[in-house]
Amino acid sequence: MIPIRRVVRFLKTPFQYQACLLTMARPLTLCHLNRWCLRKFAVELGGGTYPVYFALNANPSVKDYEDDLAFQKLFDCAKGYSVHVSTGDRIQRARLHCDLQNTLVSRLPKTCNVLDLVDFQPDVKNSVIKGFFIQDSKDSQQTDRVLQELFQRHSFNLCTYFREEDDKLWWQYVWSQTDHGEMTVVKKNCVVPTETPVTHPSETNIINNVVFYSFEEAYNVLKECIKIIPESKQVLEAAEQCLSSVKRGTFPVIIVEGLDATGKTTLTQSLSQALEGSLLKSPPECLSPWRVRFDAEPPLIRRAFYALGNYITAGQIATQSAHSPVIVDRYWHSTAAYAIATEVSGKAENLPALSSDVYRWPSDLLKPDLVVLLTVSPAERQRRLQARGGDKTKEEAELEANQLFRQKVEEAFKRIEDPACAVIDAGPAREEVLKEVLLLINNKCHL
Ligand SMILES: Nc1ncnc2c1ncn2[C@@H]1O[C@H](COP(=O)(O)OP(=O)(O)O)[C@@H](O)[C@H]1O
Ligand SMILES: Nc1ccn([C@@H]2O[C@H](COP(=O)(O)OP(=O)(O)O)[C@@H](O)[C@H]2O)c(=O)n1
Repeated sequence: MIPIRRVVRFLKTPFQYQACLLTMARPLTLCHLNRWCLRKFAVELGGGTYPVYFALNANPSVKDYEDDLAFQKLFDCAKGYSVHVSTGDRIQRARLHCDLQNTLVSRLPKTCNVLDLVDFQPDVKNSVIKGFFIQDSKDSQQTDRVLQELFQRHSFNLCTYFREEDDKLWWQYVWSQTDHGEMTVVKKNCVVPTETPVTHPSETNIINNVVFYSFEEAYNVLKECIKIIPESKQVLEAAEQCLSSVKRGTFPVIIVEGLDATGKTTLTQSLSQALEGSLLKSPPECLSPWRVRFDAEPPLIRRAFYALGNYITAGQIATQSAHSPVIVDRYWHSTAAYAIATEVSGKAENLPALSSDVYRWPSDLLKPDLVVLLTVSPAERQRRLQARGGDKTKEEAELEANQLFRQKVEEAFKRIEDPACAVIDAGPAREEVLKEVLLLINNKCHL
């Protein structure tokens, strides 16, 4: 039986509680609970520079906590909460996760600090569940109210974290709802620090959740979206057409990649003139009407949209390469590098190791002959951005603000294999950059 006395003291009334049998709790939560004790938790502390890991332990000792400053920092608050979406449907889960974040940020009192959390079973594929850890520096009833409301309206898992005054151990209480809509604690475990896993948990989440390695994987995501995003149908139709495309021709296919404002548009235009080639881009023009719509969606859906864009561009490359060289502004490297960099928190060192499967090329996607990665110093990039002016997309604005993110994107570009990028310093004058890339093309491609 759960020691309800502690829970009552912790929650101080806004939650209704009831000592009830597990069988009365929501089946969804129950099924989740079966393997609950095997799960580990990673919370992004320190502005996302390092995760703090904790696990559950039925027989802890106070010694487990000693000297673990990061762990102490995480639980150094009046109350702790964790919440994540628990619905089985991946589209709904992805969208509810975004809604949850917006709600937490907008409705929780200022005493709360909302941190990214993932819980996972080490080395178990698809076991990553994303959520949030909330540190409340005060014993705020508003926090309880907001979370209780959320919990009762949606499929969320809610845990509270508590330490008694005379106790040195921290406890996690897992909440569920009875058939009568009352909230009840169904499990209680001690939380203890745990070692950093060899593989960053987000790495296991990348494959076919934010980076897609086949047409079918990306296609299926948008197919599952048709009811909630009707525009998906048109995107799917455009993608289906590219399947019947001709085999690629013999002219070289050159991709130009790089961060925003590194000079891709400038270079691709001058290259296509110099080589009398066709100029293409990914995402292709035909997807432009729906880009803003999909940019507003969570990563699962947004990345699947861009992945399908690459297959449509591949169809166009195949046709054009029968007549002339083809120059392409962004392609799969962009889709993968931005997705990987967004998914992995903190520094570039947290990126999956060079040998990781996340960097492999999709076996069914047309391969280019050369991928050129343009790099410029942060200061020069900033100067070019300012000189260019114009509207910034949300991601561009984030990119500008976030030096760490930029480093991760560029590093992810460089780690993608087969074909790997040829890195070109795009800092010199336009003509110099063009000359250098033409030289590279002459060396690497048959013209
Ligand atoms: N080699 C270069 N030297 C100086 N300015 C450049 C160079 N290449 C591009 N620019 C300028 O920098 C800005 C960004 O270039 P652009 O080609 O639009 O980048 P991207 O397509 O990568 O976003 C533009 O105003 C462009 O005229
Ligand atoms: N092939 C592509 C192209 C863009 N993208 C996404 O679109 C964003 C950049 O597109 P953009 O149109 O702003 O690029 P530029 O205008 O800077 O060339 C990236 O941040 C990626 O998230 C992608 O995923 N795959």
